[in-house]
Amino acid sequence: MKLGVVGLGQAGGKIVDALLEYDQRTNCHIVHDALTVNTATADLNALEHIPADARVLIGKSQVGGQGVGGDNELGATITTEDITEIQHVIDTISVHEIDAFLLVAALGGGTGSGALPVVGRHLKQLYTEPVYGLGILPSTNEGGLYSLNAARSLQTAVRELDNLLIFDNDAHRQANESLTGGYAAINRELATRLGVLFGAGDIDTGTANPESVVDASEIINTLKGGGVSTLGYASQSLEEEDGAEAAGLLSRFKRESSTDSAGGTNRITSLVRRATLGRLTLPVEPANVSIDRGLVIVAGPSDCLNRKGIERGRTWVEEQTGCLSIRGGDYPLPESNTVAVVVLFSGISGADRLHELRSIGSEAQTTGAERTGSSDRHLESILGDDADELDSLF
Ligand SMILES: Nc1nc2c(ncn2[C@@H]2O[C@H](COP(=O)(O)OP(=O)(O)OP(=O)(O)O)[C@@H](O)[C@H]2O)c(=O)[nH]1
Repeated sequence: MKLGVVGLGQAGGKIVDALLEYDQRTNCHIVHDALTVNTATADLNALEHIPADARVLIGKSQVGGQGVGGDNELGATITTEDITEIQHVIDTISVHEIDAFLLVAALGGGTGSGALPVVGRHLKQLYTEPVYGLGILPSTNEGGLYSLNAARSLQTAVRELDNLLIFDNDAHRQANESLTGGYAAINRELATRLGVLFGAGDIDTGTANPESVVDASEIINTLKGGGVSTLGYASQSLEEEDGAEAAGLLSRFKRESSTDSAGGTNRITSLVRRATLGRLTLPVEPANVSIDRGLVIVAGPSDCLNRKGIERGRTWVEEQTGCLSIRGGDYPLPESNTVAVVVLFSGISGADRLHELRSIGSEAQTTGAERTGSSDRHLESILGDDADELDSLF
């Protein structure tokens, strides 16, 4: 499916940059248009793939291109005041050609965290296309201010957006990994997951079996109903699978899948298990949380997309989650040398990480120790202070 992607703040811009890089490298064309918004000139200049005229500097008169230093109330105020400048660039998008907007922001900083609900609300007022968010949770060791920002932005973004996909930096950083190096790897991994999810809804159905292929409406229906969602991913390289590929032989994966053999079925179901029980972008135990809707996508060359395996995998996910609204389908990629599975769980409640975030946020709010921003009453209606609003997520 085609997306209008908006990066907000430093992390948002970098992740959109990584998504564009993925889009260009794999020719999947899910990013129809991309722009980014920031209060810091240096962050905008550091981007590589987002066109220069799609980088919007806001808050020039207030912070002079220096960023808002973690103050998300200021981030929200500036975004509200400069929304016309952002809209000028959005006006260059052919919105009728996109299926949805995707806003990307770190919830812990100042600019992205403050801007996400403001831009979300603005787009929803103007357009009928769904407006999804991708919110990055801060690491627990980044301090109370980031957690407080994230807790407040999260609850407001969930209220304003059609769905908020969560990515937890903590769960995806390898031990001892430097943050800078880690971010590049993390952003690439995230771009791959998003690429398979949204790319699945954008294939040329003329070359595929329309009954089994996932289309944009299935992705939209899975995300419909709001709340937060998480993405799982697992893949297997066909070349690694056996060295015989180089000699021009069909890999075992292909051979077994094409005959609908038990081996082919098992390989797909085991990838579905790994995607579900491995690292979800918001880590949850699928059996211990409530999930409203789900989608299982198996991507790869058509002769590897074992129908029985996909159906078994989908049924297994239903059993595992207790959710009876799990859709399943395939995403044929004739040129790919990988079989990949993406699982999307939407409308999640009861996630420990969100509970923990609310506790840290509430504690920081009570002590007020690290709060730097002013307490503007007007902004409380944008960045809700009512922690009870998060209750529906627990
Ligand atoms: N996944 C990911 N997280 C990042 C990246 N860069 C920063 N972060 C996280 O983002 C949060 C900080 O948000 P930023 O996007 O840097 O801040 P900002 O929105 O630009 O706001 P200010 O800097 O306060 O103006 C922290 O939790 C970081 O761990 C990135 O490239 N990828």
